[in-house]
Amino acid sequence: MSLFQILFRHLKKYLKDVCGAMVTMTLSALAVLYQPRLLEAIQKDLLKENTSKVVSDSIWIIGLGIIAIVAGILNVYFAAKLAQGVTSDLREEVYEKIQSFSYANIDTFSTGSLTTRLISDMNQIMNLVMSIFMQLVRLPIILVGSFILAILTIPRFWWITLWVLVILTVVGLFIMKLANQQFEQYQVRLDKVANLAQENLLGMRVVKSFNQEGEQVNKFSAASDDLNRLNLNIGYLMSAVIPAFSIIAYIAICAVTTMIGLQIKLHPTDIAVISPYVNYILTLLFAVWIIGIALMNVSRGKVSLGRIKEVLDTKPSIVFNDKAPDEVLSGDVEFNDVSFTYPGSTKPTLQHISFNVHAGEIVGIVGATGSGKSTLAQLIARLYDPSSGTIKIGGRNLKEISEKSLRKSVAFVLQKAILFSGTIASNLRQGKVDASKAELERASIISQSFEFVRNYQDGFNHEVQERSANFSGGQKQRLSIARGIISNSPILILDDSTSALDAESEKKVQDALEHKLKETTTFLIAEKIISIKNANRILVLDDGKLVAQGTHEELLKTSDIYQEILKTQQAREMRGEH
Ligand SMILES: Nc1ncnc2c1ncn2[C@@H]1O[C@H](COP(=O)(O)OP(=O)(O)OP(=O)(O)O)[C@@H](O)[C@H]1O
Repeated sequence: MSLFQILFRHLKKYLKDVCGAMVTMTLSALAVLYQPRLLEAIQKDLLKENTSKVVSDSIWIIGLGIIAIVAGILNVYFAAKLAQGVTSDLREEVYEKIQSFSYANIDTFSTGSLTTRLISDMNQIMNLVMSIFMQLVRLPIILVGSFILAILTIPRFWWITLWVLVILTVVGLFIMKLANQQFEQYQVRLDKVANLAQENLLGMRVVKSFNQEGEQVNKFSAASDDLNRLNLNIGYLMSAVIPAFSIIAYIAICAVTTMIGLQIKLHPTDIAVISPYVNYILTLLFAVWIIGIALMNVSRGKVSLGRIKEVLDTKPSIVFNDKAPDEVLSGDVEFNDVSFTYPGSTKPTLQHISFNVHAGEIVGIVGATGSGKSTLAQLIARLYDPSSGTIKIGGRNLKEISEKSLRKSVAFVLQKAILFSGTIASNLRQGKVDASKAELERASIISQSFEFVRNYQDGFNHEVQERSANFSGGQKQRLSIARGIISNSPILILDDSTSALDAESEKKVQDALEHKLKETTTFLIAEKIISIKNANRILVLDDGKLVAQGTHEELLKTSDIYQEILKTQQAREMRGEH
């Protein structure tokens, strides 16, 4: 798919508006070009004292003026409608594509870059579409028309008109080259300011608690000043264009009028062509200038289209078997010699992991920070595919099952609790769309969130604000667990999801999971051994390797690493550290 195909595929829907834009562009261009001809005719008639012709031509001039204005307004209407429509359709297409991305795809682009592509690049594309439908037909007509008509107005000075066009084009191209370099820089500096603002606002609490406001303001000011300086330079450059162009045009106009003046006795009617000639030269100047701007928009838009194409051309690195039935699988989980390396990384994060878990087991996963616990959990939910080895759930290879089947069978509660703006109920129902009130209550009782939900006057209809700012860390974790539980999946993964809970609440959640979700295979990832002590089986990870597995008691006897982790944690506990 070529760059512009990406855009024009979306135009099919708006054929009427495309026609409207084309017709109004042509009309307004012709009206602009014909007015000086009428002016010339009026002046010639005045010289011949043909008053009735003067009146009818004047009415024509006013008529043409009205046509130009109406066509111009309608053209902006059609172009804006097309620009908004096409960009919004393209944005939705890109957004849908991103939804199909695996974690690995998102890692490759980075979320920041995907956000910029959806917002800033789309704005550039909108400008491009607007430019196309305001100028594509209009400018060539005006440029060629004003050039030919300027020559026809006073044919013996054709060479001056040609020189004007050549010099304007050369100066225009030179300025465009300078401006393009500045615009590229502008995008880079704008990204920097946006990233700093985003980082700072998201981490506002940290900034405030470490008294870093001054430091952050300085960093932001430096980046903003940088952007401002460049903006000023672009402004200076742009403000020099019109005077530079005008000088060229006025030199030509002076040359022509002087030469006409010198030969006025020979050609007395030439007095009538001065004003239309000036008009055509100024129109030519205007056309070259707008073509320059339009070309800049095209080159900026092309960069953005390229960035969008990159997203659209990316194949999701995880492809599901859509032909497989959408069934809920059993809770057995099997890892067979699984190794995994993150995209772009050289060191494997998991190496030769094999284990076999039966439905209904509670499995604890422990290990030092960075040992690969979350990565292992993410492989079960097929957020990444293993680099080698196979993973089966319910006896079926993950690569052979459909996405719906996988999502119905595995519920994943992430390490970082994320709620979406809406209500508590709408968040919990992301786990099960048609969950009844009783199901909401059951899930929130198990996750120990019912206590505080019950205290809200509007209960489950209580509002979740943007970035869930009206909930504490512990509340968010409890609601995230409830969302995982409500789906009733045979496999539930809690990735360090109780870290913000006090010891008593954590114990209550675990007891509830053990007694109320007996059929569910539950993976509990925890930093502290005490949190998973009662698991039916504990997997011990060390630097990406599964170094031991068994119950707490078994591991105390058989695994040195497990004993070491426990001792370190107990010592820390004694020192009162967390
Ligand atoms: N998206 C990623 N891209 C590249 N490397 C990653 C990515 N996510 C994690 N890693 C690396 O993989 C290793 C294992 O990370 P993982 O999050 O699985 O560890 P963990 O045992 O869960 O740690 P913690 O207890 O601190 O959460 C770490 O060295 C980490 O830097």
